[in-house]
Amino acid sequence: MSLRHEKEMEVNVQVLLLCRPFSDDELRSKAPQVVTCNDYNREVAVSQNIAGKHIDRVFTFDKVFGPNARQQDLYDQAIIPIVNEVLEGFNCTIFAYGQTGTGKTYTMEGECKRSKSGPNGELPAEAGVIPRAVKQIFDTLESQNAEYSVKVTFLELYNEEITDLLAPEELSKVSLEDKQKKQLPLMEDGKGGILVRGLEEEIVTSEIFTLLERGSAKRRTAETLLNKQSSRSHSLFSITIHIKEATPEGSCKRGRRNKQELGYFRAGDQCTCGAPWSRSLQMVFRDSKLTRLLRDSLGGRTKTCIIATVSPEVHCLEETLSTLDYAHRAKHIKNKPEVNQKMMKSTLIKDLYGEIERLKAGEGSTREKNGVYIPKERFYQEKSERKAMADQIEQMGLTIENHQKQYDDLNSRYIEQVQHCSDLSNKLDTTQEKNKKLQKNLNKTSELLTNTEDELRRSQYTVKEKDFIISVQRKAENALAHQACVLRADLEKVLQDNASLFLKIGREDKLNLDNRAVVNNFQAELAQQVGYLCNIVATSLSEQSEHLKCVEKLCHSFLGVHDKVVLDLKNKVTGLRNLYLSHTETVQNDRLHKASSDGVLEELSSLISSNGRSIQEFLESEATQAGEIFDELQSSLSTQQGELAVFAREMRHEQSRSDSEKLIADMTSLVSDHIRRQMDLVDEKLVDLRQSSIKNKTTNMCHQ
Ligand SMILES: Nc1ncnc2c1ncn2[C@@H]1O[C@H](COP(=O)(O)OP(=O)(O)OP(=O)(O)O)[C@@H](O)[C@H]1O
Repeated sequence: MSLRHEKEMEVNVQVLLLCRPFSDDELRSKAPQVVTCNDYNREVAVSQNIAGKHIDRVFTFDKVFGPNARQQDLYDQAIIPIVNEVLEGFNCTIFAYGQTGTGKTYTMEGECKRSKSGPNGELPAEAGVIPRAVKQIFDTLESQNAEYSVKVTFLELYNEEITDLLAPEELSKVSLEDKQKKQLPLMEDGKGGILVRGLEEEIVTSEIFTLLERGSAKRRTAETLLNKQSSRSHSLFSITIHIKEATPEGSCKRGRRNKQELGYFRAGDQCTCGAPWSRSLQMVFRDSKLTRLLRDSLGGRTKTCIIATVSPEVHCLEETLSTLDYAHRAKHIKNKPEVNQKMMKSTLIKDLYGEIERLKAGEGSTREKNGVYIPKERFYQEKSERKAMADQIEQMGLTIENHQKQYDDLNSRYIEQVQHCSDLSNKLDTTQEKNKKLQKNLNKTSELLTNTEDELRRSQYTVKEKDFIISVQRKAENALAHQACVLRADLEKVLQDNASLFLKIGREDKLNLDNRAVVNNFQAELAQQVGYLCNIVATSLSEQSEHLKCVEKLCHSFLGVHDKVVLDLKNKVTGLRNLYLSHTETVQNDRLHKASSDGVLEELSSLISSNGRSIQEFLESEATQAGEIFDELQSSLSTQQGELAVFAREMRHEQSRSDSEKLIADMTSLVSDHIRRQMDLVDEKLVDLRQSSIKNKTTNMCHQ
């Protein structure tokens, strides 16, 4: 964009002057009036008495409203066009500025009780700028049949702390400590603007007065609770309007409804002690939050109107002059208002998603308390801003160096001129001295001539002598005349010299004065620039140190977290290592065990099978043996039976029957005992074998 075009877009901040009427108390005390307003000429005159002299200081503003002006007059003449501009898509800010008790709140809010309004919703005569603007906005939007939404915020800035005046909780129930915790921080919105984080945004319909009342009441309660001096408290009311407008899109006949942010209308009151602009019309950093809040309004993209309020009475003279001075300077602040871009639905959704992500990240970092979340773009923006600032500082350093050089140059030239001047003065003195001497000589010669003439007249000489005397006299006269001529010429020359010297001295004096003025101006400018630079450097340093602190804190917390994580990890790794080792050992043991148990199993199974076999063999052999023994016994028994029978038959005769039967019984029990013992032995062997087989099986299963 060309410089000319840029210049064309610049508009000055509009400054209105409002002088309130005398209050009843002031009227009773008959306080003299020192402020006179000429609404027509847009002038305000302040009468002062300095050293017995009556002096009027006159200031001109964009509009002047005297004590007789009504709220309606101010609104109709100055505010309606501004609200219209909001409805055209510009961001507009109106704020009142003035000493305490001069009518800032009255002008901005007025008496806006709903009960006082007329039957058809007209506002009361005392309603201030805000309710009137709200009414105008709603009336216009309604008349346009537009689909719109209006959001309102209302905040208070006191002692560098921001309080939400629309937050729902009852201030009276909140302790001071809790209240302080509720302070809201300022943040960059990522689009070059400033937003107050956590500020309640109320979507309103036309009924806004209850809201206003609520905010104002909360402010008043806080003032009483916290014993605030109202002059240090600033409030900022903001209305943001969105409309949906139908726009045809290509060949599609249906059109699309785009959401457009029309603009915001902000109205605030703030006091004399915190004027956020300096003499040099730069934003100052004295009241940083107020300055940041109004950054876009003073030197930014907003259309701004300042209403300077003063009291007419003499006791406020000093503050009135200071307000007028500041307000007059503010007239020179230039803004570059821009119409808000229409926002496509998709862009809006994208923006909102971005915002949600940003908030989530912010919330995440807050929850984890592991530092501050700064969006990437903001980080880079701040980085580039810091770089630009550093460049600016460097540039200014160079400029200062150049100025210092110029100053040294001028100073040496000034010293030269002073030297030259004193040389000329010396010359003049010498010439004047010479003049005096010549004058003396001339006087002497004239005296001599007169004496000679007298002598001539007195003495009687011969003609010859007379002629001689006359010729001598003539010669003397000629010589004298010649000398007189020479002297006159000398004198005239000296006079000319003197005149030119005086002229020169005059010129020199003027030059010296000019030089002095230039040097003084330069010194003042330099001091101002240096001051400004110091301010910038100080702010930049404090910002950078704050940033560095933040980064340091972040690093510390990160290191803390990192150390903890490393320790945790180490512990985990050690644990895992131990676990791994024990696992490996177990696995090896398992493997060994498995191998050994496999062997044992094999061994066992072979043992079992061999045992089985041997048992079978043993049983078979035992059975055979038992059979054999049995057979043997049987045969021996039968033999013995036979023998016994033979013997019995033989003895039947010889021995008694009882003896032979006893012998037979003894023999039978002997054989039965032997057989039972053999059977028990076999049973025992079988039980042992079974038990050892079960034991082997269990061990094998355990190993598996
Ligand atoms: N134009 C006016 N017409 C009638 N009364 C006015 C006008 N301006 C101010 N007043 C009255 O003057 C008094 C002080 O006004 P106000 O409270 O608005 O001052 P202020 O500048 O907001 O003060 P502070 O900075 O202390 O909040 C109020 O009683 C108000 O009604």
